[in-house]
Parts: sequence; structure tokens; C-alpha cells
Amino acid sequence: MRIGLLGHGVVGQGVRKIIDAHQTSATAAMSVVRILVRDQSEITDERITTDPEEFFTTDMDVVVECMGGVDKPFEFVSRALSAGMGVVSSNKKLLAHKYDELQALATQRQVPLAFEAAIGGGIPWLHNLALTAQVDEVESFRGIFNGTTNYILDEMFTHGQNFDDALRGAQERGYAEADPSDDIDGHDVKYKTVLTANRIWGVSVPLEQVPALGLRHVDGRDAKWAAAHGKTIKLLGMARATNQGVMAGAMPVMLPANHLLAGIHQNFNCAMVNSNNFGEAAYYGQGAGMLPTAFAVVSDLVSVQALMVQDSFALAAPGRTVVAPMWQEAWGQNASPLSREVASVDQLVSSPAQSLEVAPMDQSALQGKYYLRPENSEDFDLLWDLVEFTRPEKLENGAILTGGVHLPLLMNSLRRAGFTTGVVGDISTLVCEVEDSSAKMVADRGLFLALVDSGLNE
Ligand SMILES: NC(=O)C1=CN([C@@H]2O[C@H](COP(=O)(O)OP(=O)(O)OC[C@H]3O[C@@H](n4cnc5c(N)ncnc54)[C@H](OP(=O)(O)O)[C@@H]3O)[C@@H](O)[C@H]2O)C=CC1
Ligand SMILES: N[C@@H](CC=O)C(=O)O
Repeated sequence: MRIGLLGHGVVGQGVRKIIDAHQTSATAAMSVVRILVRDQSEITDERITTDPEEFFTTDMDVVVECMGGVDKPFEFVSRALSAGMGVVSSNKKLLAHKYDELQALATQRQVPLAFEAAIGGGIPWLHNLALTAQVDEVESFRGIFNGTTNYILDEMFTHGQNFDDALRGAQERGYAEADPSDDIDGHDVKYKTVLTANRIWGVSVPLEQVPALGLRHVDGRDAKWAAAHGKTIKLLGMARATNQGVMAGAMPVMLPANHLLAGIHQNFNCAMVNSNNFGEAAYYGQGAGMLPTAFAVVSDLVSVQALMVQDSFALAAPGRTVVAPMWQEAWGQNASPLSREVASVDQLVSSPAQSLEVAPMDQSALQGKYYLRPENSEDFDLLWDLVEFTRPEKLENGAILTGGVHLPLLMNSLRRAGFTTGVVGDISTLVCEVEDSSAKMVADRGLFLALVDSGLNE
């Protein structure tokens, strides 16, 4: 199978290394024939070019996109699909923003579009979800889906590093995005959560309706509060299917210190799914980094390769042959070559067993108990804004509790807004509803907010 690589950074180099090593029969049957880079200084091999026309006029079966960003990769991936080439991508930002367009193009051209590496790094998450959804109804999922922020939290709270040094460490190890804001502000987790929800439930969750809260303002005060209350802070992606539609969010969560996810360290991710027969299941592994991510890209290439040969069993890697009977059933005994009379890998491997109506986000599900800590507890304007976004009319027992917040000031501002508040114990929580707009306000105003309890993280 002839492969073209778009991008030769952390992931691209990992993919080239694994394939060039030809360590298994599957990878021995693959070759990277062309690599597109941006800068002349990156040309270190006769396969590398800076010219997109030279890239696209090369004879290739599959294009691997690992450039990052949205506009340019969208142009290149669309071009590859339109030309009848399969595409494997690790780029969740592209896929989350252009999901419908790319799916439609792959389906129309009947070529594979696969993106295991886009979610959870090396973890075979979509692959296992697809199998789960062949048997069960998937009710919900949640997990740690970002290696950079998990590494930062671990370095800060377990090893006492400051935020900036921990971020630098994640960048040096190749975990962070080119612009790490996507990691820090929760957008990367939001893209992965939305993509997973789209894949399992056959929906297209609107990105703009999914709140993303990040870790930009987390500090030692939060760690101290968490520890004093037997909790740990983790950044989670969460989604649940309800009668009203899919609800989803990406936000820091105060987890009980003995929770499975509380024990996930460094760049590791852990994705948990709940389905009606199997119950709770968890998938664990490195969620970021060169070789774990490249492993997932190449595992998708193995799947695509299996579609291209008559005898798909021969080339399927050990441990993945379980997929073959499924393909056999879907494709018949004579698996067709790529782009001839075939469904896409996307439809095949992850065709949703449940296909929900595309429903708007069920915002009320995001109502819950939140921990909050402003940078400055005397910031009256911020406290006033908090009143605005807590929507007091929707609360039954609106409760603001202490922590970093200057309680009397907060109580006053809430009373002025006709808010009935209650103080419960010494927990620093606010019962409120978080939408994407309030999430932005929270980030812009230096507030650290973490979910303690809601319908989403049950
Ligand atoms: N790193 C990781 O652990 C993981 C990354 N991903 C995703 O994989 C993708 C790649 O990530 P990563 O390898 O870390 O990123 P890098 O920044 O290391 O690599 C991207 C490469 O693509 C090149 N590139 C960007 N735009 C163009 C263009 N227009 N033409 C040619 N080359 C271009 C970049 O060149 P230049 O240096 O000149 O900008 C760079 O070499 C991203 O979408 C990321 O989100 C997914 C899972 C894990
Ligand atoms: N920046 C991402 C890379 C993998 O998706 C992360 O840290 O998880």
C-alpha cells in the first residue's frame, strides 16, 4: 500500500519510522512514498517535498494527514478523498469542525476515512466502541482525553512543579498542540468528545453548544481544597445520550481520590464507556506522544489495507483479526479494492448501532454543583457576573459555598439579584448551569471552575 504523509512533525515522523521499520507483515506491505512539508529546511529525504502538486501527482493509495489546523488540511483531505484515495487523520480539530463535509465526501467517493489517532492517542478507543455498539446500547462515556493537561496536573499536584514549567515539559515531550491553548482551555477535549459522540450515536453534535472549560487558572489553592475534601482534579470529556438528545461537555472535575480516573498519571489517557449489557468498561494507554499516536495511525492503515486485498485475514495484525469477520460479513468473501463498490471504513467500522435523531444539546443536563475560585475574591464585578450566569430561576436550592470566594460579598451580590442562597458545609460549590458562553466568561475572567456533581458525571 502506497502512503503519502501530509506533515512530518511529531506524529508524521512517528508514522514514517514505524512503517520504514517494516517490523510486521502488515507494515512490511506498506511504504511511505511521499511526504509534504512546509519548509525547505525539513527536506532530509528524497521522498520529502514542499510542493503540494508534486505530492498529489504521486501514485498513492492512502493519504495520512498529520499537519494540524483546519483550513489547509481540509483542502488537502478533500482533494485526496475526491481523487479516490483513502484518508487516515490524527487531526481532531479538523474532523470536529468538518465532520459532516468529510463524512459526506468519503461516503460519496466510497473511500475510507479513519481517525483512531485523533482521540486518546494510541488507545484503540473508536475500534472498541464500534465493537461495543454492535452488541450494546451505549449510554454514556467519559474520560481523560488530553495527555498535555493530564501531564500538567500530575506534575503540578504530584511533583510540585508550576504550571509554566509543567507545560514546557509537555511541549518538549511532543504532547502539546502547536498552539497549546487548545489543550489548556479544554477545546482539544471538546473536539474529541464531540467526535466520539458523533461516531457512537450517529449524530452531529454542534460544537458551539458544547461547553469547554479548561485549566488555565488552576493553581495550588485548588489542589489544596481538593486534597482536603478527598478529591483530585482531572480534565474530563463527558457525554450522555438522553431522550432529549446528546449532552456533552469538557471540563475539570473534582473526582473522589479513589476513583479509577484519579489514578491516571503523566500523558496517559483513560476512556470509560457505559453500555447496557457490558456495563462500565475502561480503555487505558498513552494519550499523546510520537510513537503511541503513530501506532494508532498505523493501526488504521492496517484496517484500510485489509480492505484492499482479497484475503483480509492475511494482513490483519495480531489482535485485530477480530475485526475481520465483521468486514467479511459487510463486504462478502471478495473484499473489493479501495474505491470500488465499497462502503467507507468509517461506515463499516463505526456504523452506529444506535442512530439518534440529531437533537440540540440538552443544556439542563449541565446543571450541577460546581467548585469555583476567582483569582481575586474581592472582584465584585466577577461575582456579579456569576449571578448572571447561574440563572437563579432554574435553581431549587441554589447554594454558594466558601473556598477562595469572599462569602459575605458573594452573598450580598446574590441577594441583590434576588437569589436564594444556602451555605452547605464548607464545600466551595455553586449550583449552576454552564453553557459555552458562560464557560468563555469564566476563562476570560480568571476563574477556576470544576464540576463536582451533575447528570453528566454520574
Ligand atoms: N502530538 C501528539 O501527541 C498528537 C497529535 N495529534 C494531532 O496530530 C496532528 C499533528 O500533530 P503533531 O505532529 O504533534 O504536530 P507538529 O506541529 O509536530 O507537526 C505538524 C507538521 O505539519 C507541518 N505542516 C503544517 N501545515 C503545513 C502545510 N500547510 N504544509 C506542509 N506542512 C505543514 C508542520 O510544519 P511546520 O513545522 O512548518 O509548521 C509540522 O511539521 C495534529 O492535528 C494534532 O492535534 C493527535 C494525537 C496526538
Ligand atoms: N495535544 C494532545 C495530543 C493528542 O491528542 C494531547 O495532549 O492529548
